[in-house]
Amino acid sequence: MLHSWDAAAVRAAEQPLLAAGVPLMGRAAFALATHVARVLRDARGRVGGSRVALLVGSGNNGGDTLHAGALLARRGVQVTAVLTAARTHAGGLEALRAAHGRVVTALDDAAAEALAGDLARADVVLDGLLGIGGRGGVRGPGARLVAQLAALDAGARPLVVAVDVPSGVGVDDGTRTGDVLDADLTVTFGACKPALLLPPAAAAAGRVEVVDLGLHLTGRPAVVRLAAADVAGLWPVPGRDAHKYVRGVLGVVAGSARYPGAAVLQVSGAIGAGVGMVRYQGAAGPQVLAAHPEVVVGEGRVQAWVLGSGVAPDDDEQRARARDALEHALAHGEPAVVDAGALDLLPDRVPPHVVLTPHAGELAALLRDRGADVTRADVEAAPWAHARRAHELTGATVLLKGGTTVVVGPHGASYAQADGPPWLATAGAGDVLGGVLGALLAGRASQAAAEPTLPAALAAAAALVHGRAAHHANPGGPVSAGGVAAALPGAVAGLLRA
Ligand SMILES: NC(=O)C1=CN([C@@H]2O[C@H](COP(=O)(O)OP(=O)(O)OC[C@H]3O[C@@H](n4cnc5c(N)ncnc54)[C@H](OP(=O)(O)O)[C@@H]3O)[C@@H](O)[C@H]2O)[C@@H](O)CC1
Ligand SMILES: [K+]
Repeated sequence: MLHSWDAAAVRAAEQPLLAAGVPLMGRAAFALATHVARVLRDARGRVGGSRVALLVGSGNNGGDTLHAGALLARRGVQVTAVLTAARTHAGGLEALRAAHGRVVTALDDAAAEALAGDLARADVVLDGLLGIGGRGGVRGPGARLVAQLAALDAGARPLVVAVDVPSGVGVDDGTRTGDVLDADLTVTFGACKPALLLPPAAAAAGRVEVVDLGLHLTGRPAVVRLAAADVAGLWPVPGRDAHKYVRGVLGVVAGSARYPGAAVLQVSGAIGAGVGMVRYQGAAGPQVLAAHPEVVVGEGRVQAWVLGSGVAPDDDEQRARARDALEHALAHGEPAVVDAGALDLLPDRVPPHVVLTPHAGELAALLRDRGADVTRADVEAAPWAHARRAHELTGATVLLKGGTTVVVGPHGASYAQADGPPWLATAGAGDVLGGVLGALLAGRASQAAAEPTLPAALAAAAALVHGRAAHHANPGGPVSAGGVAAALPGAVAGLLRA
């Protein structure tokens, strides 16, 4: 499990150590230089004689960068620091000069322009313009340098190591403004930051290395990412004397005569994730049974529900079934996944064991229905903020689907999962995910209804397993939603052994 902490929490945790004279910047710079040396050795086969350029901003982020540059210069690296502000961390600058690093300034656009060639020829560029003190996108000459580097072809671009965070991202909310230099590696200090987990900023971070500075962080982290090893503790694994009803029966109200595939895929997801039994309601019964003869078609007792996938707005019959099922779930405290065609059936407030699974467009529509002036693009620019808004307005746990899936529940529970390959953006994958989550909620129904933050953890686990199954389905290549469902049992088995 990877915890991230916002800038204020990190600063508060740094205070007592700084007051005690702990050399935090020295530790950060040493770790940074060590990582950069490793990058150079991996990429160029050597450290000494290679070229490193430092983009240096006005704050301590620039200070870290200069100190690391000094350590690298002492190992024979040709280091050039590009100062982008009138003010520069004095100790860092002195250390670099003492180590015979080269220092140039780019205080206006023309000077920045003149340095573009130098930067492009570096083996590694360290992005030390802004850290946790940054406000908005990079401004001034630094912005020009970032734009020049960002415009280079991937093959001609030096490797980029972001210092603490890629400069210009919204450290606490994962937004990005203006040009951000996409990093191959981010070396972050003291704790992971939300921007390194949340879309869209996290895409700029590359691989993330967290350097332990000995900070004592308390309270709830801002955003969490589950790791493979966390799944076993959340998964409903049957005991030796379990039978199908104890293991959880999932009611599925999905699909239609026109869209039978959504029902088939959702049921595949639930069965692949190990649900005890599925009861299906809807016009796609024959197709569901043809694919999964073990399904029972019709009404009956269930422990949890999945509602709305592949249900068209004009399908009155199936919408009525979904509405009845939702009312039943709410009246009896049964967890429910509410997807696509059932999202507009929600009452004003629901408990957190109701889990909404919209994509960005559906989340925007849900917020608009509740009076917010929000477009799909707004949601994509700030997914976490909008998922939180939807949770605040409805009370539901919200799983916002995307390349990185964001989950928000009560009491500040937030997760960001980026487990699947980009190939997973394929028709029907969301239906499979709904089935996986339904299986988890059915298997842990009473706990999910009693522990307000458990549904969010289960939703994050469902996203992780779904993503893993996509890797299993066809490592490195295209996948179909059905292929992902078929790979689920193997993915779950692997994770339960982890
Ligand atoms: N605390 C510690 O002990 C440790 C801290 N550590 C390191 O310190 C970093 C935080 O340092 P920091 O607080 O100095 O802030 P930082 O991000 O370097 O720069 C802020 C400066 O940039 C400016 N500025 C702001 N926005 C801007 C924009 N959009 N475009 C352009 N300029 C902008 C703003 O100036 P202003 O505009 O306000 O005049 C301000 O002066 C942290 O990320 C980590 O790397 C580690 O060494 C571990 C120990
Ligand atoms: K940075």
